[in-house]
Amino acid sequence: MALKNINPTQTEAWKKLDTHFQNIQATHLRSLFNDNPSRKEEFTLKFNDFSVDFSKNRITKETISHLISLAEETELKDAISKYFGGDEINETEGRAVLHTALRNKSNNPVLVDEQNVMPEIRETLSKIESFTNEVVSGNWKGYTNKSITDVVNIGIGGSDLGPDMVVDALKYYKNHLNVHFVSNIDGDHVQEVIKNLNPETTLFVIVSKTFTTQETLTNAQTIRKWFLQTANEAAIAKHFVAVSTNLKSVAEFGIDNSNIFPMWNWVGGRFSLWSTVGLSISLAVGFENFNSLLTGAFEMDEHFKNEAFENNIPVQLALIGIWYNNFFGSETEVILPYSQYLNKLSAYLQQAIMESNGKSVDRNGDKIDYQTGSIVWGSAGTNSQHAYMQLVHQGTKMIPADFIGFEESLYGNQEHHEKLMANFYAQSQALAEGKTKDEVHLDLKLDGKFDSIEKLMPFKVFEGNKPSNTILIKKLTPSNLGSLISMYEHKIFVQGIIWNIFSYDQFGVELGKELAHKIYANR
Ligand SMILES: O=P(O)(O)OC[C@H]1O[C@H](O)[C@H](O)[C@@H](O)[C@@H]1O
Repeated sequence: MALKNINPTQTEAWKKLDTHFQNIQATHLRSLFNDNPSRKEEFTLKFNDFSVDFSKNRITKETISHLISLAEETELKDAISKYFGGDEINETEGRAVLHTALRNKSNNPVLVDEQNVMPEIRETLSKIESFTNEVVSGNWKGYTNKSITDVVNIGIGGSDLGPDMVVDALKYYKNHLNVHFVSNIDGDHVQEVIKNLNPETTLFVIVSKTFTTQETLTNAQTIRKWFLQTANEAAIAKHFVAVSTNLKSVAEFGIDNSNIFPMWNWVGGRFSLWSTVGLSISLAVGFENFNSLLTGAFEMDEHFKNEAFENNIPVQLALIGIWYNNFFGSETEVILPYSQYLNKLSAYLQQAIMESNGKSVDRNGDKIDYQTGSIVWGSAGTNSQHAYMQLVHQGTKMIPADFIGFEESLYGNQEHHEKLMANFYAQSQALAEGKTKDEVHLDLKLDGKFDSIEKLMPFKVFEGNKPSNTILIKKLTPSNLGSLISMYEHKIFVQGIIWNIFSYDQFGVELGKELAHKIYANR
């Protein structure tokens, strides 16, 4: 069944939100906190190791209630059941959207065209498991009978960003294999990666859902030629594996049939790290950790599917995002993980969010006259504080922020961790509270700068009232990382439903590709 076509701006809830916005926009977060000492507790949601604090947002209980009505009027509940149920919600491509099936740890079947896809998924998972075990244990031998030391993932977009981000995020859990990523068609990228590699001990994983992507095929061919400078054709079977839905083209490339890891059309590239696209993750951290990543995602799926909207973390994140995007006019969102391991998270989320919700036509094919997907950016704190946070604190734009932090560090260096977390809390507090004239006055007086108080005052005042979510997680484990990624995936889904757009196609990237082919052919 198709998704409903409902213009969100024509709902009763939207009108109420408009009026409510007029009433609340001047209210300062300081006064919301002063008026309600238990605001933090009242606006915090818990899930497993997660505690998500929404209190530093420009919202009241009334805001949430109107936003939930918006979700109800746009029939979010019905859309969620279509999403998990395998309906063709990617209507423009005639496909289901079932990355959730890839991590389904329940015994429930998942039907695509009336066929249960779970047996196929489980079979593929065991193929990933046995291949991983062979390579990690050293049983898998290269053409000169040596074990594998290095793995190169050749892919781009969804076939690169997810695995690259997760391998980096789970570095602490890594085994001895060195995992590298080649994505850019820039020949210097591939050269830099292969220059120190030994073909005898390197495994190449070519990842392309379509197996038509120019960058990936060009890089794969270049690497194949480099490999064949020292090895013969028969050696390819020991060093090249492929992940794709396009089995014919993979075979034409010369990949051994048993080295093909299938994927499915109902998995979008930007949501595919849970599939065979995650093979390099499994190789890097072992299958058990890869499986925990899936389990964590599944647990968040269950939370999202079953919790009432008021207690539902992805739903709340999505609704609050809409509040800023469509009522406050925010253009961007910043993602700030206070963990060096998550430095690539925002690059990954940029694709997931911007490729999904960067649309300007509604589900009826009509031009939209309201805002849709926002611009996503960010990098690891505290580095961000010494770079761009000035603009978030005192610039003219309102930029809602997601602070992501962990209660425990992995190596247990307490002094560092306490300093890191002090910064984590300080940033969101500074954004929310700002610094008043009186406080600046007092500071300058204490510094003995009596003469320059008047002159410096306007520059030192922080307006504050800048919103943020605080996502506090016990520890960076594979399972918690799975939940975190899944949380954002569902936020994307909810926003797409409410904005009445199709989130799972990406025709916008095609024109540039076509032109590049033409320009190259006519050079
Ligand atoms: O996995 P592939 O078929 O090679 O696609 C790689 C990437 O290419 C495209 O440009 C799409 O916009 C991305 O969504 C996709 O992830």
